[in-house]
Amino acid sequence: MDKLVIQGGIPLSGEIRISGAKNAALPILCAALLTEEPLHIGNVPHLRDVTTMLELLNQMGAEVSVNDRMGVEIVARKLHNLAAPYELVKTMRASILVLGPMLARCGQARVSLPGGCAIGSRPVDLHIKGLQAMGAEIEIEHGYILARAERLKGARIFMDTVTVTGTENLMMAATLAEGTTVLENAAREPEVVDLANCLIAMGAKIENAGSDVITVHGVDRLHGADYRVMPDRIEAGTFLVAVAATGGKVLLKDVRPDILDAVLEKLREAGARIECGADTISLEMDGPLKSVNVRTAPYPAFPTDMQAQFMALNAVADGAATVTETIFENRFMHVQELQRLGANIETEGNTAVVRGVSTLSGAIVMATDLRASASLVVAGLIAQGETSVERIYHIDRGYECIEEKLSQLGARIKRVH
Ligand SMILES: CC(=O)N[C@H]1[C@@H](OP(=O)(O)OP(=O)(O)OC[C@H]2O[C@@H](n3ccc(=O)[nH]c3=O)[C@H](O)[C@@H]2O)O[C@H](CO)[C@@H](O)[C@@H]1O
Ligand SMILES: C=C(OP(=O)(O)O)C(=O)O
Repeated sequence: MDKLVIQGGIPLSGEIRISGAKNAALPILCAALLTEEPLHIGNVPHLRDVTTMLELLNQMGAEVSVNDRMGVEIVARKLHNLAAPYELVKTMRASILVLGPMLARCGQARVSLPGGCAIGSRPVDLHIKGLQAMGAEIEIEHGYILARAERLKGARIFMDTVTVTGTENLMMAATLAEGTTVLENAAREPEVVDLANCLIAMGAKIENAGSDVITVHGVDRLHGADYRVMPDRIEAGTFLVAVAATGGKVLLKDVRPDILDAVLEKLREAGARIECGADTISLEMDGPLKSVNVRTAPYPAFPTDMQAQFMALNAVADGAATVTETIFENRFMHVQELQRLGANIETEGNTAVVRGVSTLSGAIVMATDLRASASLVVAGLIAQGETSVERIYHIDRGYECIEEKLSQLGARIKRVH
């Protein structure tokens, strides 16, 4: 099993390009199921989750081709297998995003329930209730969601929790429904907006994506389109944290500063000097690293997908800080591993108190989920001596060429097979 071996304690410095966003690319790939015409998607990141999604779409009957610059063409002319099996869904929860499009276009779908995962129980009840409100008949049988609807009907749907993939699934389903759908308490994440823009390019009629009330006027058919995936704000945030925590300097290119406000604000509070261009962010550490309190919440507040990385930063910052996780009930698995590197962290319920120490010391640690792995890599870059991050298949789900990009910034990091 691959691991990353890091010789830490070196300030990172240089320039890197940010990849396309995993969490925008995955729903956009599923949008291809809504039309029989080709969907061309650019800036698709080279990630394990993307490969898994392409495999799933291919199994369903879509023709998939990838060019050498990670442009993807999907033609879902005819779908012969309207099912997403457990074997694929268990490795990637975002597979649930085939449910809405398949049901809307083909009138039926069979998708494995994702089940719990390392960060929490992550139910999909709001996806199911929303589709039922649109007239779908849904049964759960042998761990699978069986959904049927001759044609979905527009409905007013209130989601009592803000759900990103739930909003995306229902928005995709509503594009081909009869009549108008209103999604209330919708997720405002930029990835929802990116998906909406792709759907609009395919002929969908969607209003106010990016607000908490999205209106979708159903159309009879969608057509093909050419669409470029937005930059990954979590990848960008992770590199910025790594550079700040090691006391370095970086220029990020192909990035969207306008959607990173909450993260940039916390980095400034931590002592970083940050300047933003139209598609660049530069960061330089200006004096000592200060600890920052963090509380996760839906966009535009501080993202849960950046919580673990800030925990690593706080581990070596001046002072004490609290990190509160309000989205997932079990997203502190990195704490124990950070403690192995010498971090002083106490948890109570959904809050961790991190007291900064002068330095961390390298050790063998184990990645338990995607962003926990990222926080261990950040901690390894800070720590004196050698850190070995094991089980990095988690990190390959969401970070394109992480060791190459970090090496470009002067990190001493290598993948060991
Ligand atoms: C592929 C993708 O885009 N993944 C992101 C997406 O995950 P994902 O879309 O799975 O996360 P949700 O936004 O759905 O989850 C938010 C909260 O709602 C709850 N919930 C969700 C659905 C539902 O039917 N019922 C329910 O109770 C969840 O348990 C969680 O407590 O948003 C998360 C929150 O920003 C991010 O951490 C993930 O990186
Ligand atoms: C939790 C994440 O992804 P997923 O929803 O695909 O598990 C993430 O990107 O941090």
